Amino acid sequence: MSGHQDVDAESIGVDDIVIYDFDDSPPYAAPAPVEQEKVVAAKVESAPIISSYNDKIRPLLDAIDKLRLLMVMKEGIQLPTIVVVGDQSSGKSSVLDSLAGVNLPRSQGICTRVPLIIRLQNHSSPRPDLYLEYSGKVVPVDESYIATAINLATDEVAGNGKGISNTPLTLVVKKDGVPDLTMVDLPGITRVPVHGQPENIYEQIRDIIMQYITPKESIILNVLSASVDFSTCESIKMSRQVDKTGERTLAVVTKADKAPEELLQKVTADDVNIGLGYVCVRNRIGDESHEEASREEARLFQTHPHLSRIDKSIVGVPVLARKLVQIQANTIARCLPEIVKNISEKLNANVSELERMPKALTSVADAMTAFMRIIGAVKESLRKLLWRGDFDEYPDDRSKHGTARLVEILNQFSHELHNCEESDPTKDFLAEEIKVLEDAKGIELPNFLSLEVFLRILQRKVERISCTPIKFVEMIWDYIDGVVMAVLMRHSEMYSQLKVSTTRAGHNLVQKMREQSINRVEEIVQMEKLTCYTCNPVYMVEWTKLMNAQDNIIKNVNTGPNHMGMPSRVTVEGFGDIAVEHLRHHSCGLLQQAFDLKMRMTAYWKIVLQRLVDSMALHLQYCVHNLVNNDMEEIVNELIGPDGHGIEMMLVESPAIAAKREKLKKSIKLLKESKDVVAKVMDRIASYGELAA
Ligand SMILES: Nc1nc2c(ncn2[C@@H]2O[C@H](COP(=O)(O)OP(=O)(O)OP(=O)(O)O)[C@@H](O)[C@H]2O)c(=O)[nH]1
Repeated sequence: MSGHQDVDAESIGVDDIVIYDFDDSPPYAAPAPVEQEKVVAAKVESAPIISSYNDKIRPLLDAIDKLRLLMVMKEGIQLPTIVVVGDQSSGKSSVLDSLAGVNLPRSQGICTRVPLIIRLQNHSSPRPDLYLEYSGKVVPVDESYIATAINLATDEVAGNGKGISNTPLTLVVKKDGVPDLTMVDLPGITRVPVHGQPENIYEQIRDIIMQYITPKESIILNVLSASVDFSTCESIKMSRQVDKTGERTLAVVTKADKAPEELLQKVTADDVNIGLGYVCVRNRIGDESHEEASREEARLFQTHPHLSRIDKSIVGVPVLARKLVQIQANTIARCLPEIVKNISEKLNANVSELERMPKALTSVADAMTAFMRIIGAVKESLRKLLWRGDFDEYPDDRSKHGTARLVEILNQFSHELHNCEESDPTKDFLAEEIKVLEDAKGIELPNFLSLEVFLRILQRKVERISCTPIKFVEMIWDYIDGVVMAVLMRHSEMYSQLKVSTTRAGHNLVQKMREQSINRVEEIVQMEKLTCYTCNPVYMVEWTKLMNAQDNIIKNVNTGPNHMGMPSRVTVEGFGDIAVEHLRHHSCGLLQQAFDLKMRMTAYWKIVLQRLVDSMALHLQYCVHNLVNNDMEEIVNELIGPDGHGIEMMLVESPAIAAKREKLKKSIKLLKESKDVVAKVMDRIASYGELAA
């Protein structure tokens, strides 16, 4: 058979398991029916499915079962589990019934409606001990009424009718001769809802099955009816989704008696890639006793012309039991070290998370201390983000890297300011200057350039860019507001009342600073309109350089009444190829003055723009400095209030935080108990780890 992993019984110490041995009969030659029945019956009576179980693996299985009972899986810790899946009525419950040797509910319709955890434990007492655990109850069950008890418990958990539920029931069967196994039986997969079932029954069942079979710790016991084409089984499709290579899937082929002809070929071909191999069984039918069913199964595989040809190592419930025990032992040994590690890690993480949570505040003094600590932490975070450029608290969130983002905004401001120049400089060259000069004509010396004229043009230019600094100062404060809010929220997260008030107070503070800032920037803009002044020598250097072009342009424009053959465009450095036709009818003196005025303005405007960017940068730094060092105190004043009572609101803890603290405490308790459970079997884990390797 291809792809099967036959587990070596010796290696896991299950050498005392007794299984039927059919090999002393000649293959395919059936003994006389009566005689053969006697032989098999004798063996069955003298040997339970597994006569005893190795003492070493049992404590490990008990530890896993205790962890399961503690619901450690809720903490995201997966346990090795044999999960029984199959299409509806494929015979899942019947397989478990055969393994457990007790009567479980079996039917032709939907039967298993909730996950049923079956814990089989071999015990030496002749009296079986059976009980059901569900909804926090432990209900002893009489062997002859198990089916009824399970059905009643299912109704209680999943409601009457045919609906399903994900709340598990646990059936504990302590009985002489049963294999020590824990398995989960899941509802059978059905595509078409029967009367009384919800329309999405398939999706519901699929979700439950996927939840159980997805963890790599799960062993999938895929129950397939011999009478169907395995590759069309829904359960095969599902298990292949999570276990592509089939390395954790074992197939049990039921109803061998119903479709014996093709069975050998089907399990040999292994079309569906079952890594752990196949076991063919014939379960109890109708009212047969377990003994009768065992005898009948043994007789069938011994004598049937087709079934007797199947290798004896893959037929019969006892073989299935032995394989499962071995697989379970190996899986537990393989997974336990990881489980121990996961429990420890989860426990440590939860303990440190609980320690990081704030203590519940019980007095005003406590609240005051906590509040001042929060404000101190907020100031320090803001200092790092907006002043020092230290981003260790938000390494991956670039939006909070304040110093870098502020420079970006400033650069953008500078770029926009330098590029929001009025229309094309090559058109209407000197037109504005000429118009202002003509308007300002007075009885005075002709070549006298008045300050008034210069200021009039300057004011127009400043007016045109005056929105840009305001727009950017708004942008900067929007950004600062975002950072301040984020930092305040992070530090006051644990105190819901405080969070609301501090963010409100923080927002008010930023709003106040924003208004002051806008006033200041408006002042800066107004100052530029009022006076023209610079001590920067670059102004004179620049103006002198620009004036070098004056003679050339005047010569090319002002040529007397005959302009024939003169160029219509003249190149002026810094402005490009300018059109000059419109200048020809102006006097030379006016043109000279206009040119001088434009060059003065050009040289000066560069100084103005630089000064605006520089002042904005200095002003911004000044505001940030005040915010992170002094102004945050205003939040303290606003929150404490004039009478000093505002702080009391901190004593009211957020329900979410209280719930989180409770949840962490519960989880820590559970993980500590789980740790104790595994601590008791630690020495065995080491030795089994070596065996499993
Ligand atoms: N002849 C024969 N019938 C079987 C065998 N195994 C199961 N059955 C019958 O098949 C029917 C369905 O079996 P169940 O064990 O209830 O199937 P199931 O997969 O648990 O069903 P659901 O949980 O409802 O999906 C029952 O009538 C069983 O008696 C078998 O090996 N041979």
